[in-house]
Amino acid sequence: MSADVNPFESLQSQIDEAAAHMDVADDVVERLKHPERVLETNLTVERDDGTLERFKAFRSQFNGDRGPYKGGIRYHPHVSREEVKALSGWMVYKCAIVDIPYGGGKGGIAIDPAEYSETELERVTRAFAAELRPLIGEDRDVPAPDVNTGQREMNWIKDTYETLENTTAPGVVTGKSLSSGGSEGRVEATGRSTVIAAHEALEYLGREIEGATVAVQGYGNAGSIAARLADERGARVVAVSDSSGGIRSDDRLDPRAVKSHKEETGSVVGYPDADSELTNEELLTADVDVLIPAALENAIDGDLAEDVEADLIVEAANGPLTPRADDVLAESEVTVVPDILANSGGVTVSYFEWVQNRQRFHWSEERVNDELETMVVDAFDALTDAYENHGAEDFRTAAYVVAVQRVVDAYEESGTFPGA
Ligand SMILES: NC(=O)C1=CN([C@@H]2O[C@H](COP(=O)(O)OP(=O)(O)OC[C@H]3O[C@@H](n4cnc5c(N)ncnc54)[C@H](O)[C@@H]3O)[C@@H](O)[C@H]2O)C=CC1
Ligand SMILES: O=C(O)CCC(=O)C(=O)O
Repeated sequence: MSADVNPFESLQSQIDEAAAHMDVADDVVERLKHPERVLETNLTVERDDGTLERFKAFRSQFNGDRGPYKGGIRYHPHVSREEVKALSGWMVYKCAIVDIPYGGGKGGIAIDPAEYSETELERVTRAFAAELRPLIGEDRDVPAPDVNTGQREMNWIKDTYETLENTTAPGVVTGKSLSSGGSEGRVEATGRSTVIAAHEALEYLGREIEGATVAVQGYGNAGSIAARLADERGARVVAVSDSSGGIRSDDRLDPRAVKSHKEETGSVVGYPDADSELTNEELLTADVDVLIPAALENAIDGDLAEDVEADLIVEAANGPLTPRADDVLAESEVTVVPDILANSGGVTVSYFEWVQNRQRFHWSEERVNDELETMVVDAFDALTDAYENHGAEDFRTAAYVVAVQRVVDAYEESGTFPGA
């Protein structure tokens, strides 16, 4: 794990790599590498004991050429301006590769939620929602869950916004609980697209998901569900980890039982049916067919990449590989399905949620999952088409060639506003 690689610079170099294979003017590319605006704010919130505490919070609106800014809100002690800028940029290209009508945004609060009570977290969330209120809206900027946030936080944001605006606007935020206007399938969507992407990539490589061995780093929303759905498609999940460490089985871990163990104890570590424990580094270099990083950025840097044994990496997390890791893995012929495609299920089902909210209509889980599968498979086909026909040297560059072109088209077709 490399803490000194700036994820925003990684994003910029990914855009440059793609642009090198495209016919786009340098000044247009430059515009695609910087956020349109970033809110940086201090939330002062009362603790349960009556004292006040200050939290730094951010929302980056990276690019709105294709529609409202869209992207999650993260609660983590390491949230920073640079991280939020990178994450918001990745959202732009993620929405473009799956061709949903959104731009990209991302937000976060520098907080370790494990240190606060539920009532404190509600006050922090509502304080942030009040700061965000002038910037967000169903057609302006639509937040969603990310690391350490979920339905509960989204419900609070929706309620704060609707109360302050004196309206009903369920589509102001996605990832809500079902009774607050959420969609079937949203909780599973990120893990689901990860497994669809793994399936497609293995097939492209002439292999099958059935019987493939899988290691998953990070056992939260994205990782635990990817593990379960991979298992349901016949893969063998043999190693998983979280921030406390990892576990391995010589045969097969039962992803549902591991999840129950984590819910009961707080970690996957100590799961009774594991054969051994392993460190996160050992997990990332395990000899498996498929590696799914599903934790945070920069999990695999250039040095660690030298030791990766997997044949295929499917990025459930955003930005888990540094640019140097990408180069090393390309040299070793490890195939990487990039985050902007692999984890696009989350925002795609967020889009379905938003559509349902706007129509005041509810889709079945079957419909959500079918439409998601179609969109991820179509995006994968667009990626492989660019890979085969644009000289892109890896899947990430191919995905960016498709996505950047779609953003450029929207920008150029909109013409120039007088005075701009
Ligand atoms: N939740 C969503 O809908 C989406 C999430 N993502 C991305 O997926 C990744 C994970 O997000 P979620 O699953 O939502 O978060 P989460 O908060 O539900 O889970 C994160 C997991 O990562 C583990 N973790 C943290 N640091 C770790 C480390 N150094 N080594 C191993 N494990 C570590 C945590 O223990 C936890 O199990 C993030 O990169 C996020 O941006 C991407 C698209 C959508
Ligand atoms: O569901 C969404 O709008 C965005 C989820 C997200 O933050 C992501 O894809 O990284």
